[in-house]
Amino acid sequence: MTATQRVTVRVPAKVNLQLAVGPLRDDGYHDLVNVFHAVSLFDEVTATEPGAAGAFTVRVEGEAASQVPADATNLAIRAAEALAKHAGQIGADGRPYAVDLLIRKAIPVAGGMAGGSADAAAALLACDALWGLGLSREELMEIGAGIGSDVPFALLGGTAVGTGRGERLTPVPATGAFHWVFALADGGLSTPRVYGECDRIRAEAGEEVAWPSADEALMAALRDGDARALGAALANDLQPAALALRPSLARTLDVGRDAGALGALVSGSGPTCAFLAASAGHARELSEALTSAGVCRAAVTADGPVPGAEIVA
Ligand SMILES: C[C@@](CO)(OP(=O)(O)O)[C@H](O)COP(=O)(O)OP(=O)(O)OC[C@H]1O[C@@H](n2ccc(N)nc2=O)[C@H](O)[C@@H]1O
Ligand SMILES: Nc1ncnc2c1ncn2[C@@H]1O[C@H](COP(=O)(O)OP(=O)(O)O)[C@@H](O)[C@H]1O
Repeated sequence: MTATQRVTVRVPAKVNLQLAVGPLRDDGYHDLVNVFHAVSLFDEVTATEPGAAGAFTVRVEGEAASQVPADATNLAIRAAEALAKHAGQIGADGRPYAVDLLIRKAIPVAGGMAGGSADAAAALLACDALWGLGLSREELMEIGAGIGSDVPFALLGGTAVGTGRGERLTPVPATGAFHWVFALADGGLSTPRVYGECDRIRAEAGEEVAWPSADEALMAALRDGDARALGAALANDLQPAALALRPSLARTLDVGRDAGALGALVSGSGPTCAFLAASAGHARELSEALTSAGVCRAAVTADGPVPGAEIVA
């Protein structure tokens, strides 16, 4: 297999159409039914041969670049290092695997849209090509699951149900395109903190935590391409926790609902809020309503489902 010198991968953000959170496991994770849906809001990751042998470096560009670590804790670097380890650290040319990564960030940081996981997935695909490894997407997904629960989905894309921590994926048949608006918030929410708050709220309520299961009405809505039914079925068990930590999101959701959204929910661990629209034009109207009400930093429109990480150059 021939290696290339520069590879660019485009990778989508996700929204969770259903996030059913089961009991807390002994390993600190929760068993989930996580219905992922990839949307047309993309980061780009370019992998290049670095100057220094054996080095793993990263640079981040974009409005939110200062919120992303540019060191070994960056999820894209962690993914590249995990791939190098999997491949035995030394390439066919006798030199240790190394890479310089450039992330062009458009997915909100700590926004509940899995931007860090997306960059990790993109880094796996880009380094696989740069180093000429030729691993299958399934092998990359398995390595990705060791970096974060949401990484495998960023490689798969489309619409899929995640079980376990969210890393065991089954594609869901979906018809047509859905039109979304995302209300971006100032600042992020920490995923572990939101899960912790969810546990706290449940313990306080003395709630018996049910084993999570996929919502049949949601699956039928996806199969039929029925946006109205999908809007009614959207559900996120982390939403009460995200609202407790960021009470202002309740008003953001209300403004979108009042403006006629078919469905409104916090995306994953938040604080991004997602609104389902009836058409692309309706999405633009919703976006304007959210912006003019001053309930978000910015509102962006996107469509789903879209494919997972793809090499574009
Ligand atoms: C909530 C979700 C919904 O898709 O994503 P975001 O909305 O944050 O993007 C995911 O479950 C986040 O997945 P990801 O961000 O990959 O999490 P990981 O790095 O695997 O785990 C970070 C921390 O989140 C908590 N965690 C994560 C997954 C899970 N099934 N149960 C958990 O309790 C644990 O505290 C864990 O230490
Ligand atoms: N490449 C990356 N992009 C974004 N965040 C990253 C990245 N690498 C590490 N992080 C860290 O991961 C945290 C969660 O990021 P992100 O994946 O954007 O959020 P979420 O889990 O809410 O979807 C950030 O606060 C940041 O410190």
